[in-house]
Amino acid sequence: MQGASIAVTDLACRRGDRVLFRGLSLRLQAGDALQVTGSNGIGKSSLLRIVAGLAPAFAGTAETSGTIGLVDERHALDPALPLGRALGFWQRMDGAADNELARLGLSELLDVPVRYLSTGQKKRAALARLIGQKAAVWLLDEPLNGLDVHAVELTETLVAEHCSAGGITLIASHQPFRLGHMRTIALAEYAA
Ligand SMILES: Nc1ncnc2c1ncn2[C@@H]1O[C@H](COP(=O)(O)OP(=O)(O)OP(=O)(O)O)[C@@H](O)[C@H]1O
Repeated sequence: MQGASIAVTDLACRRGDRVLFRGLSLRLQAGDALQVTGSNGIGKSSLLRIVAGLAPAFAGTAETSGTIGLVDERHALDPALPLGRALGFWQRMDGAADNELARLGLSELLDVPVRYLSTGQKKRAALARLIGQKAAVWLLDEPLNGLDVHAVELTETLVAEHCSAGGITLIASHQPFRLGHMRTIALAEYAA
């Protein structure tokens, strides 16, 4: 994961006919974590999608080095499949990496169809898929939504471990996320 980076330079974002923010620059190197905060609709998810290459910049640039793993409300697990088979699909795509099923409390749920999982269970399943992906750059959109206290602490620990291993984490959330060395940016300061 060494060599991973995110470089956002003088970025502006437009959605529909509204410019949401402009003049945003940030740099993340291996081991860094940054939380983007701001109220509903300010553009946090849009920023992650631009960094992921899924939405265009209105102005400026967003460049990344290293493979990207994005976790948002679209968890990309087939709702009709039992969890084990839904995760197995991605394991075949990503390589047979360990995705921490026991640690994430998913070992007992592998026979349950994804559509029956609770909100927090689906979020933990999305984290399992992310871990299996071995991506250097983690883009996490509201990663703590729907998680209980134990799962919140586990997610914070997983991010700390990812950064310690040389990964990068960019979090979009209005909720507190406890991580010792994390920087924060208030997107409201760049509102257009
Ligand atoms: N494809 C789109 N076309 C037009 N407008 C869009 C599109 N996607 C998002 N928007 C609008 O852009 C604004 C920013 O949305 P975004 O999801 O980035 O905000 P957010 O800060 O992540 O909000 P939240 O905290 O509620 O998740 C919202 O007003 C939203 O309606």
